[in-house]
Amino acid sequence: MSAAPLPNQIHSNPSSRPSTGSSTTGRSTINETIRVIVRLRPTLAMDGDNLNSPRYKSNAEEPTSATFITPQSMAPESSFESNISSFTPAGELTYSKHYGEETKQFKFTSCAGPDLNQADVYDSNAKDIVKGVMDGYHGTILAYGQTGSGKTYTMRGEDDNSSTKGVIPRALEEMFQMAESSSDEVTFAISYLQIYCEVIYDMLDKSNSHKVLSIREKDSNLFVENLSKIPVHSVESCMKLIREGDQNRATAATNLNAHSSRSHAALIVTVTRRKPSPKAVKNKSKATVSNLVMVDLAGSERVKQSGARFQQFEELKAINLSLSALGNCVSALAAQKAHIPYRDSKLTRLLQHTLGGNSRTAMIACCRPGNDEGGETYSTLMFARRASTVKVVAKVNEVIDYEKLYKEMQLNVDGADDNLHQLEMTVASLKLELEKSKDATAAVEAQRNTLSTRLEKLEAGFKASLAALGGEGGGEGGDLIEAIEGVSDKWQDEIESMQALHARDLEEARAKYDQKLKAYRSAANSANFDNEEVGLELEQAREGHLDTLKRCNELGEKLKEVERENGSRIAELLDEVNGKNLIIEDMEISAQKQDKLYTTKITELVSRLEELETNNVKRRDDMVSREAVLEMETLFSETVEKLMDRVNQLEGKAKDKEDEKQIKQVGKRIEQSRNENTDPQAMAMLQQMEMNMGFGGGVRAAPGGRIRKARNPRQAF
Ligand SMILES: Nc1ncnc2c1ncn2[C@@H]1O[C@H](COP(=O)(O)OP(=O)(O)OP(=O)(O)O)[C@@H](O)[C@H]1O
Repeated sequence: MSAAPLPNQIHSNPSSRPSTGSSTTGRSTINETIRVIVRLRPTLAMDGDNLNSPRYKSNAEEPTSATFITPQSMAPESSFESNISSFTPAGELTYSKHYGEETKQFKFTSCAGPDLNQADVYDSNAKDIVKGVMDGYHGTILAYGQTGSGKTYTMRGEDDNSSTKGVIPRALEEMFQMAESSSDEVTFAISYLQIYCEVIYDMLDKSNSHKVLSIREKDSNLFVENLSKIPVHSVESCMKLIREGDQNRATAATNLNAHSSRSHAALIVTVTRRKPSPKAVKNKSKATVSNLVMVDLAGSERVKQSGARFQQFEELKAINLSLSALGNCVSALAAQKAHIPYRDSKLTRLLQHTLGGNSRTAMIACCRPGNDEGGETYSTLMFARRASTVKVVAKVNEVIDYEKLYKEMQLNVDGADDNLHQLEMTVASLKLELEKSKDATAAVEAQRNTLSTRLEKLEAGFKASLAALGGEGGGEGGDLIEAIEGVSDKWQDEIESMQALHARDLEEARAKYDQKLKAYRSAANSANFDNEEVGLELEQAREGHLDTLKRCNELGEKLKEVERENGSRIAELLDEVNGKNLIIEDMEISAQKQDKLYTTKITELVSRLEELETNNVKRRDDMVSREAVLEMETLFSETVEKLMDRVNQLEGKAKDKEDEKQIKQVGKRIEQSRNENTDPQAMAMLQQMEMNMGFGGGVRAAPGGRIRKARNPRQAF
């Protein structure tokens, strides 16, 4: 059955090959880790500016064993800064940052570059999982990666094209082929769902009612309540249903992908496999029931890059939230933590048994080439690396085939009934024959009695005739009588021998019939016994079902009770919420009042500010610019210096009146020049100079920077 290896077949990492447990009982357990295949798609026109990004090509010397980026693309002058720089089909991968200055090594189950086609990707990992499902193991195949990295292409591809069709059509083909060549009775059914904005929808719901589905748990098994499960008999009918379901899938055009999936889609194929065992009642009929879950996840993307707005923004938020919940679960599983937060999102809850549970899992981590995608590629690789360490323990899912068991028991009961009926008919016909033979014996006896009577009468007649002829036993008459008596004795002997013969025949017939009756009775008894046994088994099965039903009813009652409690708690909470709403309303009213108050205050403050600004502008207009002040300072100091010299000269000659007059004039000029100056700094300097010169404080700065004259400037002199 295994397909011939392709020329550039990727070989799986042997270290993660399953180690099978004991199979002496016919059951096997597989311990392995999640298999991870990294797929790097080719550079496409949709990558726009990134067309100049690194091109990947096979190593010319060893085209089937290694794939490398062209060495030139690692050169700093190329546009490549950070992304996958090299990888091999055996799973060794190097991620380089900053034009190859920093590198990080990864090891996965396998890697697929742009050279590898859809068949290679399927054969490398998915095929094994699919075969396992046919042997009774649950299996999961997930496509993970940023938007536009090729997840939908990998899972679905182009259905009608034999070389570009994806994992899903290939898996279905493989399963139907295996079923056809098996001697077992294999049946298939499919379900198809999507998780859009944290809500689960049935994609095969013919009524198109878009009803919201919930995940439920029963006997530690998770299932999606009311999800359609449609029996399928061929790949074509399956693909037709999937295509119809796809019409219901949420997609949209984003900056990064013209047909971007806005939801996570999961196809669940249920395989039931029964061994042909016609008389299996005593051995209990068994069947394997396994699921293959194939998931096309929605792509992660940055809000800014995607250009998402409004509804798309909400979708993106839900996608990123569930993917980060998936990342958290994988991290917790990889770290073997006690608590795994499966309940954080619908996606993780749905995949609870897949991740680290009873399911063999393969993850295809899809990456986009291109310089701008380095960051996203890196987080995909880190996620994939964590996933590759998660352990799973898968076992064959064998169940008691109640349906078959019931049918077989019914057949047995029907057979026993038929046998009993047959025996009853035989007994009735035997009874009839016995009655008939009894009648025949009675008829023979009646005949014999009639004959005896007639003989007795004849004998008596003869005896009377003889007596009339000549007395007892004398002469010829005596001879005649003797002769007649001889005849009579002969008759009597014959009659007796006939009677003995008849009695023997009768005895023999009775013995024969008794024997037959005994045989039929014992057959009837054993049939009855068988019947009772089958009835007992049926009764036990019925009691088992009744028990389950009873438990279901009890659980149902409990559920109702919980619902009632929840209902009253919800009512209480609603009351509380209503009360709080009233408080909030009050608070809102007072907040509105406060708002008004603040608005008035703010308006006042704004007008005050404007006023101040106007004043400020006026003041600024009134003020002399710094340059002018400096110029004036220089002028002042020069003038003052000159005046100081002059005053000094005059002080020496101040004894005569003329000199005194001159001093006064100089004082007046100083006073005058002081009055003309409006700059506080300049005035302060002048004041200081006057002090130094011993003139005292004739001037002072007025509030607001204006210079005011001293009340009596003369006092300065
Ligand atoms: N290996 C490949 N070879 C050729 N074309 C590819 C390959 N992988 C992806 N593509 C093309 O790239 C485009 C984006 O791929 P696809 O829609 O599968 O991405 P996606 O990861 O599912 O995106 P999203 O998360 O947005 O739904 C499609 O046009 C697809 O045909």
